[in-house]
Amino acid sequence: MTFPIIPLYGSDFQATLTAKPFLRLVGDVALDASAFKNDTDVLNAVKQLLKGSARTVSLVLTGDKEFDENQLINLLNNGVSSLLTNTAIPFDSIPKARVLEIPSTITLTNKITLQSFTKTFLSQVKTDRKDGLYTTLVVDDKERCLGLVYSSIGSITQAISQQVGVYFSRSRNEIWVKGLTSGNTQSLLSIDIDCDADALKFTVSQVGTGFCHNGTQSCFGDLTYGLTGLEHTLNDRMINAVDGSYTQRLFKDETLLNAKIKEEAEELTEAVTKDELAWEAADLFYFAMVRLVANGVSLADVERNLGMKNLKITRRKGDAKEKFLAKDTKNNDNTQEPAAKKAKVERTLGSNDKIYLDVVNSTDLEGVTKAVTRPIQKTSQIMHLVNPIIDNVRKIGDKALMDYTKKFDGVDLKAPVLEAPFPEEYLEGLTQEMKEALDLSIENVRKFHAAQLQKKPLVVTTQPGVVCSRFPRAIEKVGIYIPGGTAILPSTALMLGVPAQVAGCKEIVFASPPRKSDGKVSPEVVYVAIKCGASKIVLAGGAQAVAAMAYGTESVPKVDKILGPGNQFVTAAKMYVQNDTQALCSIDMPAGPSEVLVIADEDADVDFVASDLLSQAEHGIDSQVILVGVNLSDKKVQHIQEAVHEQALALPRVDIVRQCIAHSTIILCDNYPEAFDMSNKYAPEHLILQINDADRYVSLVDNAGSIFVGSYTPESCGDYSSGTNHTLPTYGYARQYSGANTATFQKFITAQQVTSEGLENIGKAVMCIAKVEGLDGHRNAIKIRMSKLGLLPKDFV
Ligand SMILES: NC(=O)c1ccc[n+]([C@@H]2O[C@H](COP(=O)([O-])OP(=O)(O)OC[C@H]3O[C@@H](n4cnc5c(N)ncnc54)[C@H](O)[C@@H]3O)[C@@H](O)[C@H]2O)c1
Ligand SMILES: N[C@H](CO)Cc1c[nH]c[nH+]1
Ligand SMILES: [Zn+2]
Repeated sequence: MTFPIIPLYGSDFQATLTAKPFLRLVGDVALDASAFKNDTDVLNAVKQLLKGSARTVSLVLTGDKEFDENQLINLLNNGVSSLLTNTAIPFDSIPKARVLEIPSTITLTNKITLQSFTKTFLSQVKTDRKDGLYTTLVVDDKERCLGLVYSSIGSITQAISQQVGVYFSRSRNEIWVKGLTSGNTQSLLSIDIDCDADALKFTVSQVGTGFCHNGTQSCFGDLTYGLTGLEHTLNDRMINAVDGSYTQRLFKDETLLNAKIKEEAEELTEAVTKDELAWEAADLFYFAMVRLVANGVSLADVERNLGMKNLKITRRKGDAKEKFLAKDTKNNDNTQEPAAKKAKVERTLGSNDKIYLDVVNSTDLEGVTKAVTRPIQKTSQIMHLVNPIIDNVRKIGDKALMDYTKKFDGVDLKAPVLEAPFPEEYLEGLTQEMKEALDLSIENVRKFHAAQLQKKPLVVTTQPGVVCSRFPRAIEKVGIYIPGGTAILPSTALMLGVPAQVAGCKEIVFASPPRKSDGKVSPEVVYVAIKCGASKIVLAGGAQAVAAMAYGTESVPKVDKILGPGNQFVTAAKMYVQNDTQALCSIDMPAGPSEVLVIADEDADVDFVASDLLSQAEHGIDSQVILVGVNLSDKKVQHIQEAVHEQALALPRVDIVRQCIAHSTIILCDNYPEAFDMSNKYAPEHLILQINDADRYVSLVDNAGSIFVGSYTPESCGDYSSGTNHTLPTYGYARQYSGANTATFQKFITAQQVTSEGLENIGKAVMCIAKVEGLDGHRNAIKIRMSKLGLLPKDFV
């Protein structure tokens, strides 16, 4: 309920408040317009009062001071909540709701003593409690509940007079000045009375550890964090920043901070699902809060501003500035994620900003956690885009496949599948040099994967007369997805096609998006298809290609397993079909953006290190590269950063690199075991060792997709030609998955043969366990045989 006295101030309001500080406890205040020279002075007073404890400021227009229409609108737009007057205001532009008559029940005054103020306050409250106390809710300045207490007339009187938290302790039966013994005192900011005047609300600023006698911030435990908590942490970091921490870097580097705000704002505009929106908004709030805290602006200042804007009468039209509109119209179809990526790329193109990695110390746990957090994967969140694609391909088959190819790849196909033998014209443009390069790579991959073939069945006699064996069989039909969106990757075709052939798969189907220019797939992919004995090339990409291979269409055979990396649409579709029992189709692994972790020491060649980081950074904006340095000097780190910058600028995909490096880090460790520990926790797709005696350290690796040992083993070798496979677990899945290998294209069948001797050896054990499981049929299958063989006593039951 409204307090019956509203303090009325003139231009000397500061002096009044100094003389009568208890007036601050009333949230609603009024300004006497006639006591001000002009509207500017009124506005200044409004601003100061709102910055203090006032929640609303009204302007009293009963005197002779007159303002014109524009001045009044300006005042109402900038903090004046209402005009109090007993005569009509002759301007239609001013909403009636903002012009109020002064109610007869309210006294507007500052000529009031502490005693009469307290008396008036107490005359408003009542209690139905037998002990005559008033239930009192205590909240902090963010309106968060600290606890429930009781007030007496005496405690209220003392609280008003001293503007501190004073209550009545029922256990001690005395007035209780909060914090007198604990030091956790409170300044009282305002007092409110509830709607039926039998409960109070004390809004306080809590000093010390908190309100509760148990040491928590509130009597309901510690307060949950959110923006307020973030503000608190950042304020603390401002004073006690951990050296080398990311937040400290942001405080110091305004250019970086501003760039991050813009980047996060753009990502928020690109977010689609609820989870994405929440994620991106949180990032934006974080960087915005750092900027606020760095400039001494509080959340309360922002909220006040929001309140003021909420009261605006005239508003800006709300149009966006031209420069932002231009980018948005390019990307007005929310299914066109690549367009959004393109917009980002355009933004950074030609930028001269230094390309450098964050540097954190291994002891900075917060910094390390941030460094090893992979960019968020949106796979599960784009199911709502992928589901209809899968449904349509299942229902309509080839026609849907061709429609989507037209829509997403801009190619109008006559037929969606190219059948072997593939026409010569499809090899047009393939150079001899390229053929030889592919041949060499194919042969090395073939050698390494053929060596993995289990030639003879595994046979083990577990008991006399009990022989167990295991042997592989190729998965009959496999579908291999070869990405073709931002880059065409014939190397992926050979990394999967060759082991499929080695394993003996009967049908190998390739799928890859056709080129916009001529509707064909690249001659290199066709060449690999021929070398691997692929029967078909599906001219489609994305979720539609995966669906076609999983369920089959008129011209695409249904396969048993789908393999190969791809973008989020491909990955989401693969995850979907592997969970659909009607598809009866497995997948290799959830492949994500490429990543590398390089461990380097002081003797490492800075150019080699930089080149290895960049070779993965150029894969995609969500790729991640990490350098773990062992005892690196500052100078070395600086040289590596310089090499990264220089080499990156010379790369055609520098714009992608720039964005990848923005979430990539150098982690500084003191010794090798610590570096390997860090790497095992990250479980990188690729691990490069540029350290002395690198091969001695391989035994320390527990989790990694593939290891590149020594300074002359760049990851590119494994990507193309050494013989190992480049389809590897990303995103930390190296903890439980292996990279693609020959066994990926096989399943293993076990067999056993038991003789009468064998039955004698294991039969009783089988019967015993079957009995405890209550499965008498199982038991019987043994009993019948053993009885016929005379291996059981006649009375055996
Ligand atoms: N981990 C590995 O081993 C490895 C290896 C190579 C590549 N990759 C990754 O594979 C990915 C390749 O992605 P890419 O985009 O270049 O090629 P891609 O072939 O995976 O995807 C292109 C297809 O996506 C579909 N698509 C595009 N926009 C769409 C939309 N808005 N809605 C529905 N479908 C849409 C289209 O059908 C298009 O044909 C990259 O992320 C790369 O890092 C990983
Ligand atoms: N490094 C990628 C896997 O993360 C594979 C690749 C293909 N072409 C070049 N590299
Ligand atoms: Zn690569």
